[in-house]
Amino acid sequence: GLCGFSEVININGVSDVLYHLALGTSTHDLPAMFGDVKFVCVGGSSRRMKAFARFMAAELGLPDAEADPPNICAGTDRYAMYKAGPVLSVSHGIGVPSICVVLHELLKLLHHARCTDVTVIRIGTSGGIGLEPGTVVVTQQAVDGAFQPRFEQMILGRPVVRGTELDGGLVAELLLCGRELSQFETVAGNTMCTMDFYEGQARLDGAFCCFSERDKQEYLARAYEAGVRNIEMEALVLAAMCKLGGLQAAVVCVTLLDRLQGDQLSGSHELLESFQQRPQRLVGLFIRKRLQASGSV
Ligand SMILES: O=P(O)(O)O[C@H]1O[C@H](CO)[C@@H](O)[C@H]1O
Ligand SMILES: O=c1cc[nH]c(=O)[nH]1
Repeated sequence: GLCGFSEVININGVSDVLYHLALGTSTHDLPAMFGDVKFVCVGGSSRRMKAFARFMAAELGLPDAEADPPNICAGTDRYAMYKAGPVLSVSHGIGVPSICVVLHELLKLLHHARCTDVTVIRIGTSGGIGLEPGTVVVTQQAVDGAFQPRFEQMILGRPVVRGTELDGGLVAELLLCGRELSQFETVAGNTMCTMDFYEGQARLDGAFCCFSERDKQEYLARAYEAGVRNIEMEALVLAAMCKLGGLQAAVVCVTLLDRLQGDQLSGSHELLESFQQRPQRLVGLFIRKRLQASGSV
């Protein structure tokens, strides 16, 4: 099995229901369906993850690359899952609770399917700090709203703190892929993960706001000082849970706007869509190179 899994994921009894994926050990042959998975890519939107599966199928020269990939989780509309050879592409919705639930079930799925050497990568969107919109940020450290690399969760009525260290070697590898593509700016930086898109990210344009433009700018300047280059809503959990499960993990997000300049996402639909494809292209190259290096393609 995967390193550390049996200690962390304690599964009692013979059958396990992966409720939010509409999959289970007694209803599906998980080793047959998923045994070859080496990369799990996640992102908020189901359409993006379907597009990524199609893109990966073409990138890897798979025979059915032109066809619409079927949604493996069609039995539920909580999350969507697509597969392109050794690449699983899964949506996680918005925010910490949503990604937390799907990661529990994905890590159990990988365990049941007896997968080994799996790398988990989030391909997401974010708000940048002091970066040209469209810049791709590879996360060095996932930090909370106080710029600390810690994920705190209430368990049994007590706050449990978990570390969020990411693999430095993987960051370097991904940066190299960005450089090799050289289609857009790719930088390394800390990623701040918040529990909200509006007040939690120092936006003035939510339904409520209890601070001034000046307070906002001061906070974002402090974030920049602490090495934060982008803000999103899932990096902390992804880092913490993959670390606990002994899986390599990375976060690659495009910045849709510069938060020093504003709060509203007023770019055209086409522009924002094209920005979303940047992490996909970078991670696509990374996966192809990894598979080539291991002689799989
Ligand atoms: O585009 P995704 O991957 O959802 O990522 C970002 O976008 C959402 C907010 O708009 C949050 O989930 C945030 O993390
Ligand atoms: O500003 C942004 C943009 C995308 N996603 C976020 O979480 N924040």
